[in-house]
Amino acid sequence: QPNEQTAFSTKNDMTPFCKIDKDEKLGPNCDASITAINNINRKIRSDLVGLVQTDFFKYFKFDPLKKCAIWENNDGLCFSRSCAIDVVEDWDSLPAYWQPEVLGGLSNDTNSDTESLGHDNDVSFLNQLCEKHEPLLPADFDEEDINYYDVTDFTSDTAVLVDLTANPERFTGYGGQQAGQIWQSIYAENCFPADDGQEQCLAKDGFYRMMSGLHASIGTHLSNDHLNTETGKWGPDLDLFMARVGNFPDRVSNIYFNYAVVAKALWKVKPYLKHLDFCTDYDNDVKSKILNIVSQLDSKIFDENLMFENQVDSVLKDEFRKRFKNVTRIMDCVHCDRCKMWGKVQTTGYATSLKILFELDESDELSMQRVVDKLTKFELIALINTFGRLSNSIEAINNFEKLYNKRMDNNSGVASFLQNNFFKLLSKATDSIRDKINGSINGSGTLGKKDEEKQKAPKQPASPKFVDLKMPQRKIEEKDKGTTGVSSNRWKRAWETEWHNYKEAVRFVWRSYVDLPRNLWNLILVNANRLWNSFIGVTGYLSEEEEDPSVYKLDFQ
Ligand SMILES: Cc1cc2nc3c(=O)[nH]c(=O)nc-3n(C[C@H](O)[C@H](O)[C@H](O)COP(=O)(O)OP(=O)(O)OC[C@H]3O[C@@H](n4cnc5c(N)ncnc54)[C@H](O)[C@@H]3O)c2cc1C
Repeated sequence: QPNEQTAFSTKNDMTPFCKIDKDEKLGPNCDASITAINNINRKIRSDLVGLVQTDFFKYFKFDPLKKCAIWENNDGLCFSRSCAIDVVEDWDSLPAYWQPEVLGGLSNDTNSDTESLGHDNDVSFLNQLCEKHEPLLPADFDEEDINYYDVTDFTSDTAVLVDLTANPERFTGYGGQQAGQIWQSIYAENCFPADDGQEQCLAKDGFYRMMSGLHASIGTHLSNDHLNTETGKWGPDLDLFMARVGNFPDRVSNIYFNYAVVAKALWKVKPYLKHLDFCTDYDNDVKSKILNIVSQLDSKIFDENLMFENQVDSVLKDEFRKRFKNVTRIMDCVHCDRCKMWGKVQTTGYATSLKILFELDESDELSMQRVVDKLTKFELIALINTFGRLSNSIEAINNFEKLYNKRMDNNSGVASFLQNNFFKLLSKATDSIRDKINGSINGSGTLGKKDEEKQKAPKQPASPKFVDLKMPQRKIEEKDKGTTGVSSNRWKRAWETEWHNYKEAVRFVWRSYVDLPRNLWNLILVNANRLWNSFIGVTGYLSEEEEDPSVYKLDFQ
């Protein structure tokens, strides 16, 4: 994997966010900076949010039962409710173009006749989007496969229709070894044959950045919509975000890179989208939103031509396509249905972008027919939703940056030092003392109540989480918690400990004075006894301890 930090200047070491030069280009083939993309995102955000909530774009077809082609024995399940998806069951409430007979694949009607659609105008693919009784099956791929995803995803008998807005991408609790294995396999796809030039390098780097950007975008969403198990509320978790994404400038940058890739793909289909005809009640609304969005995009945002410059030698491009398709297949192995669904949406969205970027040559009519005319409804939905996800990530990153800076301001100076070091040391010391005490109690076979409870509780496996983390400073308990809640308990406990220590010390001094006459009397008696015994010639009468007054223990109790 490319060196994670090289692309970034370290303007200011104070915050990881500042380690990214926001005005620097995102890469050699990306003539856009973070600032520029933030500006674009601000302008298109409300239209994009509105668009992904329309009836046209909010439904997606997906097969949760598709077999994992990568591993045998991949029958794991995520039992958390958050991993589940709600599928569409009330078909009557859907618009006409979503009815089973129109969707074709859902009713297993696979006899497509894509030729019947005709290619007599530039936008024949749009007819597929909504027209009743027209086959809506994937592109005709029998001549040459130019797809970067597995087209059989949408033709399966077991595919279901899901409302993406009813199944938001957020924290599900899915993780551990299985999720780690999935990510590992995804990154392993980036092992192209030995490097042989700049072109290979850019392709490989681009592949890695797309995977890492996807990973970071998912990490941003799960941190932004995270369940606080103490309050039961969903909301942003800054610590988690910093741990997964914020502390790694390259990961943040890769999200922006992906934004540039998808934005360029949308820009490229702009001439065809102008003629959009959704033939439904939503037509004008959907159309104006899409047009507003694409009108804010610029061709310079990403230069796909630098990735595969030599069009004659398509070996590298084929390799890239094959590997990307494998990534979309790896999604079938994800155990959490909701994660799998959003993984499919996003990998299909990127795959669609790549097809538009690398297979569409605007000057070639044939390529236009092969790519644009054959785009399916699901590809377009995936493309727009993936762009929506990236837009969401960027908005979340900007919010997290504000939260982070606010915390840094609050945490400045001595207060921060004490908060982050002193209390940490104190709690470490307390923990080690408690462990020792527990250890000695356990050693004697007597368990305290808490230990018994611990023994009854199922053992949590040691979490591999956060091994590679540079954790930010710990949260200060908010001042406004006042005398209630966790912080007041902590003060109460500290006061009780101090008071106890003080009482013990006073007791010790007091007993020393009280016991002094008795101990002196004992000492005189013992020595007088010893002298008397030696005077009368009795030896060995006293114990060793008593014979040597220096080892005589004073009894203060
Ligand atoms: C396809 C898919 C979709 C998922 N969707 C969700 C979801 O919707 N909600 C949810 O709660 N969980 C989801 N997960 C799980 C989530 O991505 C994490 O795997 C999980 O939260 C455990 O995180 P972790 O900290 O153990 O490390 P992981 O995120 O599993 O990462 C493993 C290792 O990869 C490296 N790494 C991490 N991020 C990056 C990056 N951006 N670039 C390069 N390297 C990186 C690190 O070295 C890390 O230790 C999904 C997982 C997958 C595979």
